[in-house]
Amino acid sequence: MRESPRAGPTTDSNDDDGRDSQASKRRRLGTAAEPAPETTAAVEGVAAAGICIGAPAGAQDADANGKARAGLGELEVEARAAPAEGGSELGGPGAHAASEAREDSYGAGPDAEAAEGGPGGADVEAAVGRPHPRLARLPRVRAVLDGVVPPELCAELVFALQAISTVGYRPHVRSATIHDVVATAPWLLPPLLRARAAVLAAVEVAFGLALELCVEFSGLIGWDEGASLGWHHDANREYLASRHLSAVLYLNNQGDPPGAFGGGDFRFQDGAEPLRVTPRVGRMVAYTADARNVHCVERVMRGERCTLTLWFSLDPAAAEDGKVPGGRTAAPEAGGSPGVAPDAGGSPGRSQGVRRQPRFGLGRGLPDTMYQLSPGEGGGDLRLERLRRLGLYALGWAEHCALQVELKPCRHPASTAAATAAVQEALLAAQFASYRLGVARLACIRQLEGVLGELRGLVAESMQEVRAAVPRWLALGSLLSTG
Ligand SMILES: O=C(O)CCC(=O)C(=O)O
Ligand SMILES: [Fe+2]
Repeated sequence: MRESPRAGPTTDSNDDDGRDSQASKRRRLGTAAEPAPETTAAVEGVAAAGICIGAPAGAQDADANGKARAGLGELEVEARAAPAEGGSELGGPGAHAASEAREDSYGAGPDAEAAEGGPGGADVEAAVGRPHPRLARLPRVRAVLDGVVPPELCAELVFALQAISTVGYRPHVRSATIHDVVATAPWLLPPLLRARAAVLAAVEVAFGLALELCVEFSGLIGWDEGASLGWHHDANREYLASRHLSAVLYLNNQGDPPGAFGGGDFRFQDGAEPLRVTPRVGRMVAYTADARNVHCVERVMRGERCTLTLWFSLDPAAAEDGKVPGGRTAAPEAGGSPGVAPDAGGSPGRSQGVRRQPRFGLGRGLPDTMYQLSPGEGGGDLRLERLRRLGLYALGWAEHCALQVELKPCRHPASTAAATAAVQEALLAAQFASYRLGVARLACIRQLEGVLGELRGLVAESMQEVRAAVPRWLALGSLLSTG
């Protein structure tokens, strides 16, 4: 069943592996409003980075790879979606991909959406993809900016993604929406809120929409080897109509350095340059979500491509922050049974609640199914994979436990269940420890950097004093020797 636009960001695909139903269980939680000073800092950061916004169409600025990264302007692109693979309609965290990308599918084929027809009939179809009136006459409909957030913050977000992501809305994609963060690891919210504020500020400046936008969706997305997204625009369904602008912030580099990934270029199908955006740390591509910006993501060939993906709306009612069902401290709704989360609110058909994991002081958690990798992705529990990626010693121990339970089930089913629950508890505890370790490590690095900076400052000051004093000492010396 189609969920309403309020129901969540991951309600889209009819992926044949059935994970759509898991994803659709996600609740719309919310976040605290981000502090204003950070927004200001972000705007300053954008200005300081000297990045190319507002360049006329055709004007370009070459980056280190010699690739154009400016070029903004209006364009008219007909939505030409490739036929959906396996009959699936959309992909992407926002229910927007027209098809699973295939090497041969870029830019070809009939409009799959139009061909499918929608519940709303011809009028709705005609409206889908049309720009919002406020955005119809923008001087530009896309922007690529560098330095939108500093690399350290990107690293923190990569860490958060690796620590808490659930299986994604399409194969080889993992995600952690802001609601997942609130529910499972609220201590990781601050970096996410900082980055969200910076991207919002950058988009508002780039499109001349200061204070007009609200964030409709924000989520960390991990694109593993094999992930891709076919040609689509981001508001290609009636229920996505409140998504007016899109922004993708790249959190790690494509290329050679360790930890980098291969492939995964973002491409616009047509229109103003640049048509290809190579992911770099802190680089953001932003564009109107309508059919003027048909785009795709090329297949990730190796490694893990990490993004912070956001949609913005001109309609304040669409704000993701408005969908907080009470936060992790909320009491269950009247009549709710233990272990059953209160209704996410907003949309019909969601009142039955979703079974949560037991609490270990980790927030209410998310359903186990959201961590179940499909057979095509190797199967198993994504939480184990995460621990591996985080490089924690706990991994060996946890894996060992899991293996024990799997290989030597106790005779009594209840004992097996208890053992499994104990392993899960241990995993969660290890996971919790991993967050804390990672966060503490980053905090230490930051503090050390701060101390180093101060020391440098002190040394520089002392040197200045010494330099200033030298002539006096010399003068004194000559006085003494002559006297
Ligand atoms: O990750 C990207 O570069 C773009 C993703 C995208 O198009 C989407 O999520 O709709
Ligand atoms: Fe997209």
